[in-house]
Amino acid sequence: MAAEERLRRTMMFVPGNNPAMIKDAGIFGADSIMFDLEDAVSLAEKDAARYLIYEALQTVDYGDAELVVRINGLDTPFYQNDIKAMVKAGIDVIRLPKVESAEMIHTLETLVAEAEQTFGREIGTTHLMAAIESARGVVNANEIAQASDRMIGIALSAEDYTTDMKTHRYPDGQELLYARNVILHAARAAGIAAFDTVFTDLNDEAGFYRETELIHQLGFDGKSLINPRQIDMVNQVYQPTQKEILTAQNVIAAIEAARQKGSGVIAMNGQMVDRPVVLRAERVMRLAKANHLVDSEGNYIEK
Ligand SMILES: CC(=O)SCCNC(=O)CCNC(=O)[C@H](O)C(C)(C)COP(=O)(O)OP(=O)(O)OC[C@H]1O[C@@H](n2cnc3c(N)ncnc32)[C@H](O)[C@@H]1OP(=O)(O)O
Ligand SMILES: O=C([O-])CC(=O)C(=O)O
Ligand SMILES: [Mg+2]
Repeated sequence: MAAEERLRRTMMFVPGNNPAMIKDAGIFGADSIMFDLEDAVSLAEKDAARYLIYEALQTVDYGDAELVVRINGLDTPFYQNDIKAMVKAGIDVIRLPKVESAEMIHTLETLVAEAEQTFGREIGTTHLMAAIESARGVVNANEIAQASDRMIGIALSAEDYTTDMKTHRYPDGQELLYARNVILHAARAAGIAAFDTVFTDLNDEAGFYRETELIHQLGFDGKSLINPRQIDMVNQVYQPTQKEILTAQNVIAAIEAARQKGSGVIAMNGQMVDRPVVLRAERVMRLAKANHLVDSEGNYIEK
């Protein structure tokens, strides 16, 4: 599987029918900007929204952000035009909503490959991800995650999922625990990213932090967001502490010294340091750099 190494803590939805939000979406520092052609856009505005995003992708500088578009589902009359326009515009990732099987990803993949051919884009460069929004999707998460080498991640979409499960969202998130764990395991087994769902009550900051701490603890790469205010809150939860950074630096230095002596495992302050510890230390340093907590030489920056 094509596992992308980039950090994906924050994937912010931007309604495809809102020119002001589309124009400014790059200034908030989201790791991924996700233009929405699906449920944020009414049926009457589908064509206009597609055109608007296409134009924005030609003209607006979104810096280093990964650019994602959530297209309309395979049960709509819109997805074929969405795919053509977005591949032509050079989008990084297409997110298919309401995915329930590997077959749906195969259908998407075929159309994306055709569009790449038609518009002269290098074959295989448009990446894919799936939103899992139903019991069937959760049951088939494993085959969905492994359906294509183009897959970079799978996401839980809890608004539709809880509706399908005949429940709704509760503050403690018990109703999502099974789906979150299944999606995480499917993603990790496939070597791709796992994204948690949106949190829709913008006035409940404490609830947002509680949910983000939970999904960080479980091991999610990040979260789908609906508002720029949520970006810093996620980054805060994902940012390593000074102690974690210093330990990570010591681990990396110690293992480097050991390797030069031909050894792969060492003890540091009485604790065994082996490959998993080193991999975790490397991730801590990537997060530290992304949060500007270390300088270019890797030294901790006091804030
Ligand atoms: C279940 C699902 O499918 S969820 C996915 C579909 N839903 C969406 O895409 C909704 C995305 N979010 C939004 O539209 C908005 O955040 C709302 C409607 C929820 C709240 O909007 P507001 O009350 O205007 O939010 P707020 O006051 O925090 O906005 C502050 C600024 O951020 C901008 N902003 C808010 N949300 C976004 C966004 N998602 N993307 C880009 N810019 C945004 C606003 O335009 C505003 O800019 P301004 O100061 O230049 O006027
Ligand atoms: O992907 C998301 O988190 C938003 C969504 O569509 C849902 O919750 O149904
Ligand atoms: Mg949904």
